[in-house]
Amino acid sequence: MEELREARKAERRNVRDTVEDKKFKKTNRKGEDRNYRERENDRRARLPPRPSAQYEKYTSFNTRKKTILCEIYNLKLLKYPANAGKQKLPPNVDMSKKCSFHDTYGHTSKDCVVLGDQLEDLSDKVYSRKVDLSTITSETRYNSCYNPDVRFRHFNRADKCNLRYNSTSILRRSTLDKGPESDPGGSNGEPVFNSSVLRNQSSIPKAFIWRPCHRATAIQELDAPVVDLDAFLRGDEASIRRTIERVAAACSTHGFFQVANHGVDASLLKAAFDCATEFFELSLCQKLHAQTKPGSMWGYAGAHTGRFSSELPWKETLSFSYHETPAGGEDVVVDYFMSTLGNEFERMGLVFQRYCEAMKRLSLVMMEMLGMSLGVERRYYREFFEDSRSIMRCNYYPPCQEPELTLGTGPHCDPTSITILQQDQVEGLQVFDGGRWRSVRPIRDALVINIGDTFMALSNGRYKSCLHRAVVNRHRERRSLAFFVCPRADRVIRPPPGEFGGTRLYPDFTWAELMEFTQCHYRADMNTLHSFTNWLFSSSFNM
Ligand SMILES: C=C1C[C@]23C[C@@]1(O)CC[C@H]2[C@]1(C)CCC[C@@](C)(C(=O)O)[C@H]1[C@@H]3C(=O)O
Ligand SMILES: O=C(O)CCC(=O)C(=O)O
Ligand SMILES: [Fe+2]
Repeated sequence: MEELREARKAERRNVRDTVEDKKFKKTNRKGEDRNYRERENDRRARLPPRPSAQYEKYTSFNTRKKTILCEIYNLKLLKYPANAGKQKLPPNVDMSKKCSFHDTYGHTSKDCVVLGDQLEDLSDKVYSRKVDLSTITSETRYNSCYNPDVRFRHFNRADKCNLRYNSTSILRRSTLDKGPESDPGGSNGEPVFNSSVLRNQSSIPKAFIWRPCHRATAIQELDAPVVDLDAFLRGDEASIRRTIERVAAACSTHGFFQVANHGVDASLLKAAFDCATEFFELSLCQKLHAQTKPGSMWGYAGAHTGRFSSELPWKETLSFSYHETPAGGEDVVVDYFMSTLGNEFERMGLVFQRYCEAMKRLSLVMMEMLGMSLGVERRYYREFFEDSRSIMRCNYYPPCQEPELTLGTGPHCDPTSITILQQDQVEGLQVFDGGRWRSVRPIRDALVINIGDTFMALSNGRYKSCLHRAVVNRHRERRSLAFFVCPRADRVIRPPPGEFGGTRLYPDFTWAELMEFTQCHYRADMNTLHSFTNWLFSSSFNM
């Protein structure tokens, strides 16, 4: 027993010594640390003040800054420091860190704040085409799942496109193959869609001819519900349920229905159509003032000649963004028209501003209806889209001398959430249902509602993104106004919580990512969401 007591005492002594020892080391190390910190602060104080970064968020290029520097060195696009390579190195500078921009040691090119700011500025200038880079010859072939038609090049932004490029190149707006047939009514080399020239030619340019598989004719009308919204909103329980069931059946099959008595003022609908007509009747030169810039989707486009080189759509479009601003804030649509086209377009801007506000209100009612039909809280989708930022697009389809060879808008599913479409009384919209194309007979003052890819993902595939297209005709022009409802760009697209439609069909994504995909990498068609999902997975593997 005595030995046991002694052994325990010795053990307690050991533990105490160890603790004392640790305490001593700590105090001492603290002292050492204090000296080190003082020495380090002195060293830093002697260094020149670090420049402060200009931006909160920086584009993360998927190529090293040092590589970009080499690529653009002789283009005089950056303002190099006058004393590059001549600075006197401070004592004990970290020679393992080399900056190619300052040609000095102590920090890396990657960490260089001055270089980072200049590349950020340059990247924005290239995107907004303020910097013409036609001198750049270096070729880039995207090695991603690119749609062969999309061959435009731009400053690669990993966080934007997250693509694996085989080289860095600052590139400029795509150009169509310069063949005569791909210069549809063009002028000074920049191909433009000059329909007043084109439609007087005996045949349409090859670039507008679509593959025969896309040109099938529609022989029957689509059978889709027309919901009397006023009755729905005032209806009794039974009639509401009947309407909900009709909407659910339509959205679960072809993703398309129409609404009548929707509450949008008929005079506003007409005013918007008249403004669209007024815009498209402007001279080509005036319309080109609003021409869509590379990397943007806002503005005027003729047959998308700046984006695609084959199967061009026989249409002109005007697209702009709409979102609410706080009371008393700017009217974004009015601002867009006045800044893009001039003060004399203020009235046109006001009409479209009011139109978009009305469409926004209607879209939220639609979201309530869709929520109810899917068996979720009436406000669930409404709240998701309360702060939506939507896309307004005016479509103008000129008459065409060979309408059976081309399309006004090719077969596609809208990548957006839902679309509220106002069409005129000229037939052209067709929906793919039951294995064939079916025409949609226009209903005066009714509005088309179709499900888009984003809402299909939000419903985990229970509601189908509507596959549709627009055909043209020989004699009559056709117009449509499409209001594409999009969630706030950074909201995560995923189905409601819980077992919603079984196993997940699509990964989480944001509208910003899908929109970037349709504007940077892929021509939206009937497989956009599937291709986007593959792209997301392949990009994550490449990270
Ligand atoms: C996100 C979008 C891309 C398109 C406009 C839209 O807002 C929704 C529909 C898309 C589109 C109409 C589908 C067919 C091909 C397309 C290129 C077109 O013909 O305009 C698509 C639009 C686009 O500008 O990419
Ligand atoms: O013009 C139409 O009827 C359809 C247009 C369309 O589908 C679109 O712009 O996405
Ligand atoms: Fe569409």
